[in-house]
Amino acid sequence: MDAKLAETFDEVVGRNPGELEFHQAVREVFDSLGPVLSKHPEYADSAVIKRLCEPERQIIFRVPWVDDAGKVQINRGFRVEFNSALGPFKGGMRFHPSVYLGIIKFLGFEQIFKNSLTGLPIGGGKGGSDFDPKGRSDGEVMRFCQSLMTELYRHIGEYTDVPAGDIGVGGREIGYLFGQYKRITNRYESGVLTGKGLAWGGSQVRTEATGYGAVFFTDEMLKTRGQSFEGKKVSVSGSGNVATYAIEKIHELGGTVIACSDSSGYIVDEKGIDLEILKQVKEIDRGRIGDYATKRGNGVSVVEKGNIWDVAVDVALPCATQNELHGDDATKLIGGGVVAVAEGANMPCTPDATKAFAEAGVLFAPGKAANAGGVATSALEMQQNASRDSWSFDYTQDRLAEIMRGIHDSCVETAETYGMPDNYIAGANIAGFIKVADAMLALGVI
Ligand SMILES: NC(=O)C1=CN([C@@H]2O[C@H](COP(=O)(O)OP(=O)(O)OC[C@H]3O[C@@H](n4cnc5c(N)ncnc54)[C@H](O)[C@@H]3O)[C@@H](O)[C@H]2O)C=CC1
Ligand SMILES: O=C(O)CCC(=O)C(=O)O
Repeated sequence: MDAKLAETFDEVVGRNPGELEFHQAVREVFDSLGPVLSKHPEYADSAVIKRLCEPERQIIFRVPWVDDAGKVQINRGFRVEFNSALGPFKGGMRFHPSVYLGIIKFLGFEQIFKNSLTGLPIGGGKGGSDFDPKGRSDGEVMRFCQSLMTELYRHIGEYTDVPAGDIGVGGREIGYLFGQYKRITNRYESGVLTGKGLAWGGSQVRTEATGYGAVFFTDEMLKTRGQSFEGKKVSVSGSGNVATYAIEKIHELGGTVIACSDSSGYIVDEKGIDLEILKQVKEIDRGRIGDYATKRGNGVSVVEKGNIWDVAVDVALPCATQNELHGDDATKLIGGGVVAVAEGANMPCTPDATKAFAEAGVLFAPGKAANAGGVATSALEMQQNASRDSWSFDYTQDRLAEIMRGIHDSCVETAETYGMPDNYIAGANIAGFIKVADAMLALGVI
């Protein structure tokens, strides 16, 4: 890392002690910025980089609620409004027991560059809570969401900060959050949240967008080597929103997803994952991945507590959570002949893993580029809300595909301009950074 960046990195670590995931995300961006600073010293001189690492606003609040047994529960809510140089803060809410400030800051930091790459007018933010929705009734989830929004509503708005879903937050939770926002403010402000249901201001394709987008991006990478998904064996970790729709699109493009997972283990179905069964098990029954085998019948192996990266595939899409694919997993995948890896999740590959893929010449798409389709379609949802319009599925999907092609090409061109051809990490970090940094310079020291 360049000396000035290394000094700034040390300051970031000192100012944000114990926030390991945030440090990791900052380091990964800084590792790409050396050549940019050599060409454009103005970014360092005006402290743009230091300012980028300090959120504009961080909100931490108590979320009290009553469970079905009548017991008072207390969770902690977060919203980190990281950077609004390009537009209102935009990014999801995560409900998971592992959530603390360091996770929300890593996600918010990533979101700045991802949102910039989409070319749409959205800044970066993220939020969430250490609430664990697993095993909670609909009534409990509703009361929790209502309590969270009773504080959050004063910080968000169509022109201020627009939350959406992430791990543990899907259509059900966005519904409860939107309902409470509407009730408190007495305003039907559709543009305050995205990921809404189609009947009440949502956009076609938003549910599918992150998974579909990651597959469109991977397809573009494969094309650079004269390849496609046709006939390829694929593994997709997770079995939530991103994983489900990645699997759907891969099957449409002629690939076969033979393995997927959840935090209890993974399954292998050589015939290809049956999406109807997967959706029934995960979206409707909210069950465990092993239940898939019971419903599918013979020919499916279930590996409880196993590691999905033990399965040899041509293409791997980590779509579950951060730091789920380590250096030794990368080595196994490379040994098994993997040609492309795309991060559907945010920062799922550790630095050791990304290094191993780069050294082996594996096509590698970082999350801030590959999974940008979700937030891009959220921005399309905001466009539709602002114009009180609603677009067709095909039109919206075409817009998503065009945006993902644009992000792909911008990563490739930027990496080439800075002398690092084929390096999608550098391309994404530099292209995302330059747009935000230029806007920050134009807006003055704020
Ligand atoms: N939902 C969205 O639009 C976007 C999500 N992402 C990222 O994609 C990832 C997945 O998010 P969603 O699908 O929305 O969440 P989700 O809550 O719908 O699904 C998460 C899935 O990951 C599994 N999982 C969690 N920890 C795991 C572990 N240690 N090992 C294996 N599986 C594990 C869960 O069981 C679940 O199947 C996250 O990193 C999220 O930040 C990124 C961009 C947009
Ligand atoms: O759609 C959005 O605003 C947020 C999506 C998200 O949380 C992400 O890109 O990680």
